[in-house]
Amino acid sequence: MWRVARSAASSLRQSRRRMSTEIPGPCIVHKRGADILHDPLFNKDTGFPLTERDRLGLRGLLPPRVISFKQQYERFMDSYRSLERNTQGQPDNFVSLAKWRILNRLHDRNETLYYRVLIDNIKNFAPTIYTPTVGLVCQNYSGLFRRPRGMYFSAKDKGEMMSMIYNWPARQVDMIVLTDGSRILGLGDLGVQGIGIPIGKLDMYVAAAGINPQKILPVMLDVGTNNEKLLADGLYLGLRQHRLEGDEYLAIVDEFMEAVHARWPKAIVQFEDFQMKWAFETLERYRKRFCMFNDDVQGTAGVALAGLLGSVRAQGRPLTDFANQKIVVVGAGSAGLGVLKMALQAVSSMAGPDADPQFFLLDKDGLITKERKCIDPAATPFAKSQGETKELGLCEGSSLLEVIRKVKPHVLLGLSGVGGVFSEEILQAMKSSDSIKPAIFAMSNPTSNAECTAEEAFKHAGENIVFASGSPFDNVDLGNGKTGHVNQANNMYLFPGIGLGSLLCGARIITDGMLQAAAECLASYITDEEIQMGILYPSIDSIRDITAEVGAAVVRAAVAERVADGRGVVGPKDLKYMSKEQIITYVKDNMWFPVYSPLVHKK
Ligand SMILES: NC(=O)C1=CN([C@@H]2O[C@H](COP(=O)(O)OP(=O)(O)OC[C@H]3O[C@@H](n4cnc5c(N)ncnc54)[C@H](O)[C@@H]3O)[C@@H](O)[C@H]2O)C=CC1
Ligand SMILES: CC(=O)C(=O)O
Ligand SMILES: [Mg+2]
Repeated sequence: MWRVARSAASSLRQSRRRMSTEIPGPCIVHKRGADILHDPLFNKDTGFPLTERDRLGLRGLLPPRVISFKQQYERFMDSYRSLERNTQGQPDNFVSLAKWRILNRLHDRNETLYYRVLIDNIKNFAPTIYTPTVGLVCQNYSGLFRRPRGMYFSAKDKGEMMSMIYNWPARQVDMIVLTDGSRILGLGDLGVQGIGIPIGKLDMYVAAAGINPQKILPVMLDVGTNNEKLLADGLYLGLRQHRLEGDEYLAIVDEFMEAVHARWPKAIVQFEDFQMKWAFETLERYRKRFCMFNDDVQGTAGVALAGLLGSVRAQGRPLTDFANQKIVVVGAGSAGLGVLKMALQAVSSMAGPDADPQFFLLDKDGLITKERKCIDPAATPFAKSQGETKELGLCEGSSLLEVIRKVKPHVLLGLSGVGGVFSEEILQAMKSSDSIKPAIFAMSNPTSNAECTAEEAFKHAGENIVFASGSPFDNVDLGNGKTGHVNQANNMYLFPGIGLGSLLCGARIITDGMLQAAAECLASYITDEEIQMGILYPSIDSIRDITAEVGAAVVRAAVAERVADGRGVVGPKDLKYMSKEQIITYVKDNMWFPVYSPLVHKK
């Protein structure tokens, strides 16, 4: 035991020693001259020092003056601010796309500078590179397309993927976000245009989790689209055929997963924005074989659970009271069912086998009961029995308004993908909730698909609520110096830590225990004073710190469940004997940070 503890501590000391010199470690490049200037991973624009220009054959390819990183940074921020000024008064979508374009141009040219401005201004830039603007970008992808990013595997590539995967130029890939474009945010089937989502999610991985951008890979699995408007669009860039179904579809996903695993056996694959039937099926199919998770089912569940636990605290109740909360979930899709499944696990662990969770699930046809014909198997555990509904004066298909009036829930949580479903009448009905502080979660994205706006929630449900939305809204001025705090209940608080923790402990699979540890870590982040102010989640400004802690919690859970193989010099036994603080340090020391590293050319 002693030997192992010492070796872990010594590898930590070594990484700290590296950090303390403040000279960034070298970065090996396999190219020279103009090829470097055209590679955003290595390009420093006018920032290449003269000695490096000599070493890499860059002399004469740049204007002679060397501009520092700080000057480049300030110049970009000045341009951004002047764009903000110049677009004042223009339509929202125009401004959003203009902001996305200026950031995207930097992303395409100089990733080091791009990620530095992103990290430093994450609260300001997240709404552009992530929800809501990423949705608009996906909708307009064909028109915005200038150059590819990531990889595209299509139904036409069947039988070729094992070799195609070697077309990706990076030697190592750690983190993959994969979509088939079938349910992009609440915008439906966007086919190949959905690639914007893996790109945005991986931007968050770099910014929040410090995954090296050289080791990320956004992937689009293009199996066709059922979006007739796109199929009829001459400029649509994806396969112009309807989606593959059944075994044909699964054969494509299987082949992709095998190909990834063959080239990068330790890469983690995050499934993102798959329509419900495939979200659940692929999760069950792969979760015991590969290190993968479904963010919409599992990441969302953890973030929602952390918020739900916070809303119990906001009522001044002990956490164990979660078992008695009446929760109405609107939307029985991959996200809504994922939330209820995790909430059920939490209630069972608090109240034991006699737990009697009071969850009510609705979809587009109203309250789901056991009388429902063709009920999805994943929804069955949450369908109400005839006895339960009768007692409350409800029935199969009861409307949301009826359910709220009869149940008087503590929490109303929307994952329906439909904007405005929490109407004025429904929000007003929440005023007679049995909770002294009702919670309203309008979690659907992007902003136009939120079940209600923040302002509507505070206006119609009263000032005494706690409120969270999936996309950002400004805090609401309630008058008399009072503010209605708006939380962002978005899986961005967890997926970077789940991926990072799994990577750094060399997890073979991602277990429920690891996901629960991530959720508990997030839930414990908020102080009682913050909870009293209606704050359920920390500020996105601290997302890197949160992610380090979530990552460490995931590592510890993986070690406890013996699914961690270790990584590099840090073996599973090293991880086992590290203290909680040592694991947090280990995680932080392994987070990439954007600085200009000296480039060293190797053939
Ligand atoms: N805040 C966050 O972190 C996350 C938010 N989401 C959002 O959740 C939404 C849903 O995602 P999924 O569950 O994957 O979609 P899904 O398509 O699998 O499920 C949507 C569900 O909503 C129901 N629904 C549709 N119209 C309704 C209505 N008028 N009233 C009640 N229910 C209605 C449908 O019947 C279906 O059960 C999307 O907008 C997505 O952006 C998803 C994941 C994470
Ligand atoms: C946030 C997210 O993953 C979604 O809306 O699908
Ligand atoms: Mg998603």
